[in-house]
Amino acid sequence: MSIEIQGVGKRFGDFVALENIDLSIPTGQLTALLGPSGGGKSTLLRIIAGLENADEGTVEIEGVNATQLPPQKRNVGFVFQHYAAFKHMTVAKNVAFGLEIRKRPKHEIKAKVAELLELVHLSQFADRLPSQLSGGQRQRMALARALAIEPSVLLLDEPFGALDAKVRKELRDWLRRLHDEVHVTTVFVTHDQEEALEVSDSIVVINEGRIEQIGSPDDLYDRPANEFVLSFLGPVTQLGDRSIRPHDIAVSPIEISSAVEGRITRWTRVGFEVRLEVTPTDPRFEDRVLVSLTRAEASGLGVGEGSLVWLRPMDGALTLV
Ligand SMILES: Nc1ncnc2c1ncn2[C@@H]1O[C@H](COP(=O)(O)OP(=O)(O)OP(=O)(O)O)[C@@H](O)[C@H]1O
Repeated sequence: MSIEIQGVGKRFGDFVALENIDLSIPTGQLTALLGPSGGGKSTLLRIIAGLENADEGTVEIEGVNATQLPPQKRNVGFVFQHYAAFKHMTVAKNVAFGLEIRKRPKHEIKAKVAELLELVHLSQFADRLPSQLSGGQRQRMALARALAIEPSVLLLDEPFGALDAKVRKELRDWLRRLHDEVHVTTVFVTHDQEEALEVSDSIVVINEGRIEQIGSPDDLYDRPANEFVLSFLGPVTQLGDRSIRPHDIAVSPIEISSAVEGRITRWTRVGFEVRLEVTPTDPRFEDRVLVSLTRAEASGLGVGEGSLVWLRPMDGALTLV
């Protein structure tokens, strides 16, 4: 294991930000800390980095007890949402910075910077100033700078959070490819479940200072430990007395037994998807049921707004009571 966290707790005044956190982060993997705002993800990352001290518990990095070590002795690289670059230094100088303060030989620094700029696809921007880069390019420079010192662990706190959706998506794919190339143990904070599901090997769901579940993206999506994880990882609706994902509901235009009967009260087309809102006939079921279908499925039903339909979980669908 690359990072071993045991019994970590952190308070800010009376507020409990983290409570009794035990977590093992495997070497060479890309691990996401996922959860809602204020849940404690950044605090945990900062404790791993040494930027914040835990009130109790221990942090071990690559077999070394790092609990009392200052950040610069932990051999970690980090990147934040708003990266503080040295504005007066070129991109190449920014990337070289960590190596220069470690007094590495000039030729070694030059070669390493060239290699890193190549890796993050910024070679042609080596002589620009950070202000002459786009937001996405600046975050790539930040990653190159963090990787320069050859950290044993790379910590990223919402590294793409401030960028627009399209650039975020590109950088997300790029981060995955980069990780496949360099295999440095990486922990990144995100509140975006799609980002976590798409990029990571393993996801740690954190809420209100506690770990709700740890697992692979498939584990969490298909076998959520509880209602919180189920709803945080994707849309959820109530079908009768069960929670279910909207795309796991089968719709029938003819009556079937043991199905929930309802009327389509809303029909919305969103790109390739059709979203139905079905109001159950039985007044005991107060919530409208959300159903997600493909366009072909929806048009094949031969129904529309106002039609009566019958809903049931698809075979093998995940439901929680
Ligand atoms: N220095 C501090 N002083 C007081 N409270 C703090 C401090 N740092 C964090 N907190 C509180 O601790 C809780 C956890 O914060 P943290 O930043 O770890 O959450 P998060 O899950 O990363 O959320 P976000 O995604 O919004 O950054 C929050 O309620 C926050 O207000």
